Amino acid sequence: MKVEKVMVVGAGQMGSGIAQVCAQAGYIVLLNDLKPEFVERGLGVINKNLSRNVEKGRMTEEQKQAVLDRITVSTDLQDAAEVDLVIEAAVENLEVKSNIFAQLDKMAPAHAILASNTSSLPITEIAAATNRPDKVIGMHFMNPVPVMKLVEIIRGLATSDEVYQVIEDMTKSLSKVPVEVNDFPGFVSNRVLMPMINEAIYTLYEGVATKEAIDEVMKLGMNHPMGPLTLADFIGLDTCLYIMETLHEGFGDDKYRPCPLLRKYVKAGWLGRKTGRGFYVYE
Ligand SMILES: CC(=O)CC(=O)SCCNC(=O)CCNC(=O)[C@H](O)C(C)(C)COP(=O)(O)OP(=O)(O)OC[C@H]1O[C@@H](n2cnc3c(N)ncnc32)[C@H](O)[C@@H]1OP(=O)(O)O
Ligand SMILES: NC(=O)C1=CN([C@@H]2O[C@H](COP(=O)(O)OP(=O)(O)OC[C@H]3O[C@@H](n4cnc5c(N)ncnc54)[C@H](O)[C@@H]3O)[C@@H](O)[C@H]2O)C=CC1
Repeated sequence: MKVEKVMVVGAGQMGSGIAQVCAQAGYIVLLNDLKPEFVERGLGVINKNLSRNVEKGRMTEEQKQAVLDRITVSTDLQDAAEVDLVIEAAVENLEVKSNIFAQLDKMAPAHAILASNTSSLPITEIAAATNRPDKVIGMHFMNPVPVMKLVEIIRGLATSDEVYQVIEDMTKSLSKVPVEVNDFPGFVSNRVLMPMINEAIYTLYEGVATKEAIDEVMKLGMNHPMGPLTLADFIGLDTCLYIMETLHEGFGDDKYRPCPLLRKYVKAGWLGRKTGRGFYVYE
């Protein structure tokens, strides 16, 4: 099967990045969100990223326009009727994702593959919302998508070898590096990363050090490009909390309990960079 048309559901940080790299690789892209203004916001980010590429001499103005011309706006999942692949990047919530997949299963052609960019949720359970579990797969991009090389590819219990191969090839066509992972909470990336971030939040909560000091220790001491609290703000504190809850519930082990400070920030609407305030304040 050849993938030509891709629908990206959710035009937030991840969805806009995924749409951008797909369009840059020559795919026809439908970028979907609940409201036109959400898709427009995503398109604005793509436009800005592409303009930076033009300024840096990595692409011409014509090439930028050609990439933008390959992206169409959508606010209706029925638009999945003509696509070969859907990559879902809506919020990290099993009910929301299962609902989207159940709808996509009805709208998308029988041959279409339904992929989720979930950070931690069970692909097997998302697949169970459809009548095509063999064609459901995890395609976990990293943030910021245009920069990060990795895509974790997660096989659900029923994912077919053929579908895995199509997605692996497609990932390579985006100049990304696929890594195969089995379906367990948080996969590999967030099983390892998120407890570190949560522990950094605990060190702040317990007054071990200031937020700046915690970040500085990990940046200068471990050569991490961003300190864990800056990274949490970058990922989105809501997403961090959802991932910790998935690990906590999925393994039933209290070592994954989310820090109360993380919960408090999310309840306050301090979700990090995307809302202008998290552990730090953004312009
Ligand atoms: C939660 C999950 O499920 C999984 C995840 O994604 S976890 C998060 C994984 N991501 C990380 O860990 C990111 C860690 N941080 C980094 O790697 C770096 O800080 C960074 C790449 C984000 C920025 O790098 P930096 O050197 O600090 O800053 P900067 O020089 O401004 O940017 C480097 C390049 O990235 C680009 N860039 C930075 N942010 C970008 C964004 N949001 N979108 C597109 N491009 C971006 C810049 O344009 C720049 O490109 P050029 O040099 O080619 O022009
Ligand atoms: N933020 C990160 O660093 C990473 C996030 N992810 C995953 O990607 C997904 C999206 O995360 P972000 O882009 O950060 O979130 P975000 O909050 O920036 O964007 C989510 C978007 O989904 C839209 N949405 C919600 N329900 C929808 C629906 N029913 N139909 C269509 N659109 C809908 C929202 O309007 C919003 O624009 C989550 O599953 C997250 O776990 C994966 C890798 C990294």
